[in-house]
Amino acid sequence: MSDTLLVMKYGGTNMQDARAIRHSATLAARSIQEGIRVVVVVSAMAGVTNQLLQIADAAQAGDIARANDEIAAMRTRHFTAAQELGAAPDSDTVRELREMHETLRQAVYGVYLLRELTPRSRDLIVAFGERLSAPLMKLALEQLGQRAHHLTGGEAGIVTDTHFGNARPLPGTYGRIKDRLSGLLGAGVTPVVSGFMGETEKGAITTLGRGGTDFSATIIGKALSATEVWGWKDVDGVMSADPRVVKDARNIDVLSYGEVMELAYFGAKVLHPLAVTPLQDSGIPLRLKNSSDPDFAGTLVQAEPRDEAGHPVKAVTAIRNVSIINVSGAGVLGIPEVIASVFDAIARENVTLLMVSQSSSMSNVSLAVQTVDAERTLNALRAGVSLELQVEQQDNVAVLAIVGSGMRGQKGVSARLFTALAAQDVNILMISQGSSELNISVAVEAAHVDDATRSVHAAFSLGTAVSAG
Ligand SMILES: Nc1ncnc2c1ncn2[C@@H]1O[C@H](COP(=O)(O)OP(=O)(O)O)[C@@H](O)[C@H]1O
Ligand SMILES: N[C@@H](CC(=O)OP(=O)(O)O)C(=O)O
Repeated sequence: MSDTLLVMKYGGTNMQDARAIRHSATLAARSIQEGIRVVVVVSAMAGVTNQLLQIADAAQAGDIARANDEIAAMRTRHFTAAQELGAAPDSDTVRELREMHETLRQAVYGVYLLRELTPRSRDLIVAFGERLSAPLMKLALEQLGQRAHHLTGGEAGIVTDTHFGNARPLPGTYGRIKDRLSGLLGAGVTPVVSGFMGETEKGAITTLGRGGTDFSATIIGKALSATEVWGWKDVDGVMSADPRVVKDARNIDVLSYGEVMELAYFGAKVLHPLAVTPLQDSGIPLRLKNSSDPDFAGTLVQAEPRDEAGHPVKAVTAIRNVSIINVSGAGVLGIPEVIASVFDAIARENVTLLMVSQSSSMSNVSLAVQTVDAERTLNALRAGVSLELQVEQQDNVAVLAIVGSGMRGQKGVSARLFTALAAQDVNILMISQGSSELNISVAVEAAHVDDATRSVHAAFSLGTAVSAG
């Protein structure tokens, strides 16, 4: 057996049905057969997390019939996958799936009886997606002749704080994961861990935020001092733009942890924004690879940026469904206590501010937030700020960002960005540049964001068409 240890993460697309799961298992088995130790981390089957959220909402609203119909449909999907993967009706896999669905049904019924959906019960319900897909992956690995054992995030040692819906690992988690998984690995058994979830010190199930299976994989990677963490995707890796929007988007060979964090934060759906944080101290590389083209190197994410001459910008991304909250009050906003109370009120609501800008006359502050957070932000400002301020909301906004370490100290980058936007007749609502100079972001009307993305992508020569020449 070699010293190499890989953590392999499979997202919803790579777990969506029996065929995808079998293929994912084949990719892991290939490495195991080479003597590499592998920890597999799985997401829910594509669409299941959203379905579970809808089930929870329906139960809270009193529509138990709809919740039960959805649970039945989900159950059929898991049983069909198990059957297609070769599980007999009396097998352990089928029994486990049946028990889990029964517990899920009871939890949902509890929400219905109480008509109350706390963040804690929502996490319990939503984590079933990952709990249900782990036995399927274990089965697929066994069918390929591998020994495997599935564990929930908590069983694998992931302990978190109590921020249900957006939990963070506690420092003790790393030692605990090592204790829980080393024995299995030493015995030649591949652990299959349910991603996205952990548990509090008291054993309540938590989730790590949407897209959190990437985060689970890197937490485990750090704990085990993995050689690399691999995120299997349905794209070649991190691309210069969302390939669904920009047809000639190109794969990026190397990115730094900082660059990939900015990209994820500014909407590149390819990775959880905090996923690389556990890797930063140790410098463990993260590789994003295409499951349809496993021999392609994909994108390597590492500590050091690799600047490409003549390419200060590496990618353009967008966050959709954004609202701008304009806070105004001539003369009032210049008072430091008033500004402090604005940010205090927002912090108490735990709202993520995507962009902030203050006019130099200090009579206006603009805040960009996700539209789902807008009402909470408005209410918090109205309740939490004592002085007379006007607060208004502008919807249908998107934030577009360009990212790349090469723009540090480089002149003319914003000029090129603004020229590309002007060429598309796009009006800029807000502008911000991070002090790290890894990104420049602008808020624009949502209707223009796709055209703006394509125009900016072309202006920085990011596409295949240009780079090939
Ligand atoms: N800059 C980008 N690079 C790569 N993929 C991107 C980018 N922006 C958005 N995406 C989208 O992210 C998707 C992959 O992420 P995700 O849906 O989380 O996969 P999974 O859930 O299967 O892991 C791709 O299908 C792609 O459409
Ligand atoms: N299933 C969770 C966690 C996750 O990471 O999923 P995916 O790997 O499919 O993005 C979600 O949808 O948020």
